[in-house]
Amino acid sequence: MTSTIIKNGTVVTADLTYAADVRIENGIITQIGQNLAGDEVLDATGCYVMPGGIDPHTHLEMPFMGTYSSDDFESGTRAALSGGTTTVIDFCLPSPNQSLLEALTMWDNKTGKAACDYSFHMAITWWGEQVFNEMAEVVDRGITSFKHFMAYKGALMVDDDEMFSSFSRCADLGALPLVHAENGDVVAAMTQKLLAEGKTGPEAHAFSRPPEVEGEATNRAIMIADMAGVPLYVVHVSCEQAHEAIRRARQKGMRVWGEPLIQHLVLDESEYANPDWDYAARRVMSPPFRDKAHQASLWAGLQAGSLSCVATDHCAFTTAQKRNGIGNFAKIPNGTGGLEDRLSVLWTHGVNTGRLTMNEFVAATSTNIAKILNMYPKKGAVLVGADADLVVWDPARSKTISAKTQQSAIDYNVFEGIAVKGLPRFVLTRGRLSVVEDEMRHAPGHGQFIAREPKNPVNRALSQWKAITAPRAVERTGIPATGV
Ligand SMILES: NC(=O)NCCC(=O)O
Ligand SMILES: [Zn+2]
Ligand SMILES: [Zn+2]
Repeated sequence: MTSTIIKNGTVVTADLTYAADVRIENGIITQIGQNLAGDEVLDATGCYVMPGGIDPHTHLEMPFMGTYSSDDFESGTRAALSGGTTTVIDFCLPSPNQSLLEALTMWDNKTGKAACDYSFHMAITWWGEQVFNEMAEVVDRGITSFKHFMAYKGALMVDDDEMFSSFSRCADLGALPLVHAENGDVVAAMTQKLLAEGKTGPEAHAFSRPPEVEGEATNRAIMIADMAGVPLYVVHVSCEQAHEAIRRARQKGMRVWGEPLIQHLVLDESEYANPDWDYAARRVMSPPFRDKAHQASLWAGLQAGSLSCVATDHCAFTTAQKRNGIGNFAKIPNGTGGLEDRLSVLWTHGVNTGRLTMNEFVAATSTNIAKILNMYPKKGAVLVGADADLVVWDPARSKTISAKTQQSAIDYNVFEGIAVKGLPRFVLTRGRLSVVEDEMRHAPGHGQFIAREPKNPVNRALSQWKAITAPRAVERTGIPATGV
């Protein structure tokens, strides 16, 4: 068996920083120590050896708003690897009344050219006995997280009744519900009002979904999850109102995790004021970019631990696709890219500024989500026995982000012109060297589906606590006879 040694680097994990060499055999880390020797040597002098990034929120080749997102599992996972992300978690979206299992087959069929490992969240887009039953089979197949859209009325949105039913089913199965938290009824009404007033440009997309619609929905989802007795993961937290709801819940001991996006951390609402329609439309996503005060709240949440994971919600549409919404902002496909730039932008704006430690960076980009989704320590760890999904991170390498040099299939980059310092020297996916600085050596088809077990420790603890504290009927004697 051939071995690869990553030599002379500093291992950085979510809780430790230390000098060590790392031996890889058969895709697995088999030894961590001093002065290791092997067949192939990767020199990590001056670099940090970290768990590869895990992006818990991507939409590759997703049918949405009358089109498909333009990065598929080939270009999307190539983009991921180029930036140091070695696992993506995508969303399987059944159509209304479609079987979850049938949708899963469709999504499985998209992944043949994945170059890094992947898993899925299953979306609950409608409710009925069939969905209730199939959720158990979905969990058996290793998909243990279920996404609920509280927005996109008339398309993906579910109501409170459906959400409570699904959350309760998640509790029974030991699965994790996720929410896109925006009040879809209010967004729909505000959208109609804005259009009627003639406000049709991309900036009106942001007016139609103010922070309050996100704060309200986040709070509602948290309360519904608590009543269902299940933990909750809130995707793309963009504002103080939503963060405040999560922070308050966590202070009360509720099991809630919040996920800010790298886009919301560094880009703000002024982007929508750009006089160039294309420029503004390319930045249309939900929730929209917010003002600087909201950004500060998100950074504080990462520092304080009230927000847990930085994702991208990578859902990339070309300029031509965005132009579907000329004259009506509600038809601009919602979504932005970010998969290949997440780590370098977070490192530059987080670690290089002192907002985050290197260990917090690893936690927010890899380890925390591996634990939440029950993939740890197979993923998210530099430990003997873990998958050799590793990024050898060179803090001295720099570049200016440009669509001209990106892997993503679209024709622009929302981070265009941003200078980053801190980039991969090497990226390995299950031991396979896939990136050497700017050179891609990835192998389409190398990626494997990661099946996850239900009932992670937090689910189990919460179920136990809810069982102990559940309301109980009062045992009574001497009950008067009825009708007397
Ligand atoms: N976020 C966004 O605008 N598009 C992708 C779908 C979603 O996550 O809401
Ligand atoms: Zn969403
Ligand atoms: Zn999304």
